[in-house]
Formats: sequence, C-alpha cells, structure tokens
Amino acid sequence: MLAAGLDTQAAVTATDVVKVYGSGPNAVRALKGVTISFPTGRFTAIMGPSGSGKSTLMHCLAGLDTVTSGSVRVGDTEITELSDKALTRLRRDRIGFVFQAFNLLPTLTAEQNILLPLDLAGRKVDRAWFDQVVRVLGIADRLGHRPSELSGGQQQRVACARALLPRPQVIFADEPTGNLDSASSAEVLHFLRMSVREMGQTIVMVTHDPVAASYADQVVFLADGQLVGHLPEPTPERVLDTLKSLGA
Ligand SMILES: Nc1ncnc2c1ncn2[C@@H]1O[C@H](COP(=O)(O)OP(=O)(O)OP(=O)(O)O)[C@@H](O)[C@H]1O
Repeated sequence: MLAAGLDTQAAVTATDVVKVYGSGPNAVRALKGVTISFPTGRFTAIMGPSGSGKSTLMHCLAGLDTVTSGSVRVGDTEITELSDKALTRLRRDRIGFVFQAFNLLPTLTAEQNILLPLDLAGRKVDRAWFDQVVRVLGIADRLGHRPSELSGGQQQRVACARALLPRPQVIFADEPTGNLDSASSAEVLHFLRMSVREMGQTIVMVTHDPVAASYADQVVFLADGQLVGHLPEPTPERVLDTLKSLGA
C-alpha cells in the first residue's frame, strides 16, 4: 500500500476503490481500483491530468459520493457501510472541507462563519483554540467583517479556520488556491502547512499547481483512474518533471 511515514497511523485509507458513473455503454470508470493510505499529521497533495479522477477520489474519501466497490476507512470507521444519517454525522464531526469557491455564508461575519459547524453540531467552542487558530491564520482583526468586506485570500483563510476549529480527523481541500492570486495562494498554503506542522492536522489537497503541491509532505499522482506515482518531499521542479513523465 502506498503510504508515507509508515510509522504514523492512517487518517484515511482507500482499498481497491472502484467508481463507475452511469451504466451500459455510457459507463465511465473514474476510479479503477485505487489503494492508498493518508498518514495522520501529514499533508498530501493529489495531482494528475484533467479527468484522471482526483475529485472523484476525494469525494469518495470524504463520504460525499459512494464507491462502486472497495473500502474507505476514516480512522477506524468503514464509511462505505454507514447509513446516510451516520455519514452526515461523520462528515460534520470528523471531516473538514476547504473549497475553491470559499463557500462562506455572505450574511454572517467571519467569526460566525468560523463557528457555524460547531454551532450546527451543538458543540462547545474551545475559546483558547479559537484564538490560536485565528491568530495563526492572521485573521484575528477581521472577525467582525462579512465575506464581501474581505479579500479572496482572507476569505479562504476564514474558510481554513472554519475547517480547523472542530479539530477534524482530516481536512479535504479541493483546489483551495484555484481562485487566488499567487501572493494570497502562498499565504493560504503557508497556513495549511503550519496547521500540519504545528497543530498536527491531516490534510489531503487536490491541486493542478506544482507550486501548491510543493507545500505538501508528499504528492500522489493519478492518471486514468489509477495511482501512477508518489513523490515524497516535493519541489515544484520535481512535481513538474513527474507530471511531464506521466504525459500530463
Ligand atoms: N457525475 C458524473 N457522471 C459521469 N461521469 C463523471 C461524473 N463525475 C466525473 N465523471 C467522469 O469521471 C472521470 C473523472 O472525473 P474527475 O472529476 O474525478 O477528474 P479530475 O481529475 O478531478 O478532473 P479535473 O482536474 O478536470 O477536475 C472523468 O472522465 C469525468 O468525466
């Protein structure tokens, strides 16, 4: 099984995951038997050509989509066997999301957006942890602002704080810098990196950008629904070389 840091326990494991969209002659085999484990407290980037199955894999790992066959474990929970209700609870309590489009609620302040998942779950806020997260993300002086009063980079940092606050077992980030300029991208990636190094967070990020991927501890490469490569300690140059060698 592909895994970096075998000494650490896996936060998420996929075993022989197959995903077929549709049926009959129009069926698309988006994942063709993917086995991979994402170590706890590490930052993993998923790369690959357009249509290689990156989003499909992330959606299957996060319980946002069902697998056709195979198994997905989040910690020690086999999520492919959960009811819809249990899956919703698992996503709410144990998984954090950061999307390309920020997905903040426009009528709420930054602080209210950050606290929303805990409010919805009826969980208490650990104020010291909240203060630490907003300080690390550099948004402590922006908490009373609404998203429209924040830059794209600040909005994405609010989204990162919202994902980090409940201390999820894993954060899935889908092109988190896709809508940001390079300076804001660097800030957001720096904070994601720091949350892994200093807070022990586990992050799995889909990206097309070799520079973004270089912030990760390891990059895994998908092509045509299969895992085709693994790069520990990535640099932008080595990521580009690997992508070229895969014909991406
Ligand atoms: N809901 C769907 N119904 C049918 N086919 C789908 C669906 N979602 C994805 N696919 C197909 O599955 C394959 C993998 O798609 P996926 O979006 O996972 O790729 P990707 O690597 O994330 O691509 P991109 O980098 O362009 O976002 C593609 O051939 C795509 O057309």
